[in-house]
Amino acid sequence: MTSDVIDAKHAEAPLTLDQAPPKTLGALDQGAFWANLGVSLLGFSFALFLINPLNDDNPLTFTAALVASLVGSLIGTAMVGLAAVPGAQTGQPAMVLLRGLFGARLSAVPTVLNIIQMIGWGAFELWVVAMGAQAIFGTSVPYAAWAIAAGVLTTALTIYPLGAIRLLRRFVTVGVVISIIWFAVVFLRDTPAQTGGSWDAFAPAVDFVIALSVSWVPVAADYARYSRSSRAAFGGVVGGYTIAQVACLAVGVYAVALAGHGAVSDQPTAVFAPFVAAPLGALFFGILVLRETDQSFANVYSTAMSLQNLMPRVDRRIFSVAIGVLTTGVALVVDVNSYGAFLGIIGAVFVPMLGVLAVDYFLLGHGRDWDTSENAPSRWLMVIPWVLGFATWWLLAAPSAVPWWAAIWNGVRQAVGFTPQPWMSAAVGAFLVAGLVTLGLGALRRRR
Ligand SMILES: O=c1cc[nH]c(=O)[nH]1
Repeated sequence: MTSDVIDAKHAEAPLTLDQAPPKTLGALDQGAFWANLGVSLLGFSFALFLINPLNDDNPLTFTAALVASLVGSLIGTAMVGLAAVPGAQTGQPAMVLLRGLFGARLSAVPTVLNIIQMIGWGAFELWVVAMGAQAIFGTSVPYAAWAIAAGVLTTALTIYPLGAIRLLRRFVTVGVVISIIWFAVVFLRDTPAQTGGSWDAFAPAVDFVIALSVSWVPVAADYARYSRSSRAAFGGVVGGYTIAQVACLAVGVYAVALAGHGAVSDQPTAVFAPFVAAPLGALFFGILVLRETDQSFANVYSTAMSLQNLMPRVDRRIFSVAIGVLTTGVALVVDVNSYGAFLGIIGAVFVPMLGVLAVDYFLLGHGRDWDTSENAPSRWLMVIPWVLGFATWWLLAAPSAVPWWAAIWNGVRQAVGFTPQPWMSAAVGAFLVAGLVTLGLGALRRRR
């Protein structure tokens, strides 16, 4: 690898995996970047999942929802931070790191899953930008025009990823902070006192927030690899993302109450009405809508990086443009009602994978000699804890919205005589099972 980057202020990401990444991002850059990712228009819409994760007539109290958002964000971002550290230490993107964990060939499996989830997220993001713009400006400009405009901006940002991150820190973060504080003050004043609610669905609510956060696990190293230190990478994720996500979900909880649970349940974008109706609402909501393209930027850029794990010498800009076009195309036909099921699948795949990675890299010390080359040998043993963690997730999780999948796991629960208790968290359980089995396999290997 050669490093041909000299000027840290203007350094850009290398075009292929053959060049070393410039180590230019400090704690502030990372914190500002992750704080921007923590605030999302989708977070406002789907604060409904936080308030009522089981979709029954027993939602959480406001307090329970806020505590669940804090607990879930701290657990989730600690996981994302753990995934970021190997990126900062090795300079490798997220999916290339998985060559070290699973071997080069097997790493293609999580890579393909990640590409699918990133395109899905990117499409959801372009959808929500277009819907947000229509909430402000009305429907005289059609949805498709906004989605295409957002797709073009997204793609342009991915051509200059480090420039985009510097832009966020210098100019965008302040506007986002002011907007969120503004809406928090207005909504706290306007929201009627809550009647009813309980803490019964606290654990599933925490799971939802963890799943929201850990959706970034498979991309964290793509940005941490440009970090000046592991501490900056970990601190930026945990500090920036936690504060921002809790603030975003809290504002979302109040916005859902103002818009009406029923209305948001029928049409998720109904939650935008209180934002636009607030004093100066169009201005501050406009800032949030425009800034939402940082999320689609991260999705498209990380898809390009994932593709480079499979085709390391193709210029990342070619992938960016192709994925930008594809994501925009998907956004034109996206079905946002599939979001809940989508989040469940992401959590079930990537939380246990992180459990395996964290134990193998940090505790068993294999990270020191991980082979991340294109010829890294397969490590089939690592698939066992991953699959067991995946199964644990579905044994513990609230039933999936997809009926045939829910029926399979109900059947498994009955067959093994297991009934999940309300306090059990699928995310924590899956992470622990995957991590402990990896530890056990490591101990067995050492004895031999
Ligand atoms: O756009 C998003 C939002 C959450 N998580 C992602 O990976 N992408």
